[in-house]
Amino acid sequence: MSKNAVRVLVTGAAGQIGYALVPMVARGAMLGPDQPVILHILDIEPAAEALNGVKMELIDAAFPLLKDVIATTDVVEACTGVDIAVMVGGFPRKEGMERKDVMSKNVSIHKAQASALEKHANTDCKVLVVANPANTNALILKEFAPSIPEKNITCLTRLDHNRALGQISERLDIQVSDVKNVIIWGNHSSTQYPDVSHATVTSSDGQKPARELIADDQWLRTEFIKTVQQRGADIIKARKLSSALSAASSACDHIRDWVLGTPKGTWVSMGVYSDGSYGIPSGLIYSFPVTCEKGEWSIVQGLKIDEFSRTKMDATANELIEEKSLAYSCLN
Ligand SMILES: NC(=O)c1ccc[n+]([C@@H]2O[C@H](COP(=O)([O-])OP(=O)(O)OC[C@H]3O[C@@H](n4cnc5c(N)ncnc54)[C@H](O)[C@@H]3O)[C@@H](O)[C@H]2O)c1
Ligand SMILES: O=C(O)C[C@H](O)C(=O)O
Repeated sequence: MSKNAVRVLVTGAAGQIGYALVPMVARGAMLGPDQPVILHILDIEPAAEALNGVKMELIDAAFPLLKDVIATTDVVEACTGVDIAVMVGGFPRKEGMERKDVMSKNVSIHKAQASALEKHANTDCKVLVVANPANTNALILKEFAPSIPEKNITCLTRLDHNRALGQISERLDIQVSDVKNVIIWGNHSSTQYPDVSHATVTSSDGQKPARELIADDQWLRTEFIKTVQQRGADIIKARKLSSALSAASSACDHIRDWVLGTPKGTWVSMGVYSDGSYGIPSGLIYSFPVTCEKGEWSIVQGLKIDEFSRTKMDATANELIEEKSLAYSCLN
């Protein structure tokens, strides 16, 4: 017997990421090849015609798993009955801007959409915030939707995690699928800390620490970190648009692992509400290493943190504290 369809909301669906993301969801890249889906796609009135064009293309692609498409500019209709909400709607930064420069427009959107989700989404709806500044938008969404369990509100740092895997595989000239357990700590911003201290590489002689194989701590502590931190800006410079296919693909990875579980022995990075683990203040949405099972994430505990890592983890936490107060000042 076929499964019941899962309702997936994508906000900002007429935009760059939305256009890349919705066919991935409809093909099963997010929830699996045997999971039917109903897409709820939301955008604002000026983009209504383009949104309808996206709906037309979804119909034309005849995806077997896609059971219906609800395309709307009404946030209540968009949120009604959804099981998964991917919040992409907002404004991207342009060349030369930091992600927090789009704060005032984007936090207001998340405040407004929080109540619609709280009132109309399914009670166990899982929320992934993609729009920037992603951690702080997710925090605002959480604070203005107090009845949504805090465990259900997350933000995307999987793109940074995947970027870190990609950089290591390029450096060692190996398959990216042979690298695992990098960590992105903190903010999806230029203060994030991509950490390879616990990453491993699978080879014909078993698993080895990535750090040992790279054998260049200087590179790992400087160029590697900077490349991952600045990758979003470098893509904007090259494309004159922010990353879209990699962001969409990483959003699918994030939800897939959250819902279906992380492979044994593997963790991923997710922006989640801090419970004070690793001395990170609670009250922030901070990226941690997590494993997922039965639809729940848990922060990986007990990793050894050296002094270099500690300083970097605290610096990105401090930026999130500043962003939080900036966000509230924008909402007043
Ligand atoms: N977290 C990440 O890893 C990551 C990666 C890439 C991009 N981003 C962010 O994702 C966001 C979207 O990027 P994009 O390239 O798709 O931008 P885009 O401008 O192409 O698309 C954004 C869409 O959101 C719509 N929108 C604006 N306000 C809305 C609202 N109130 N409700 C619903 N829709 C609304 C716009 O009309 C537009 O169609 C940006 O904030 C970008 O910075 C985050
Ligand atoms: O960097 C940006 O502004 C877009 C996105 O957050 C990214 O990391 O590619």
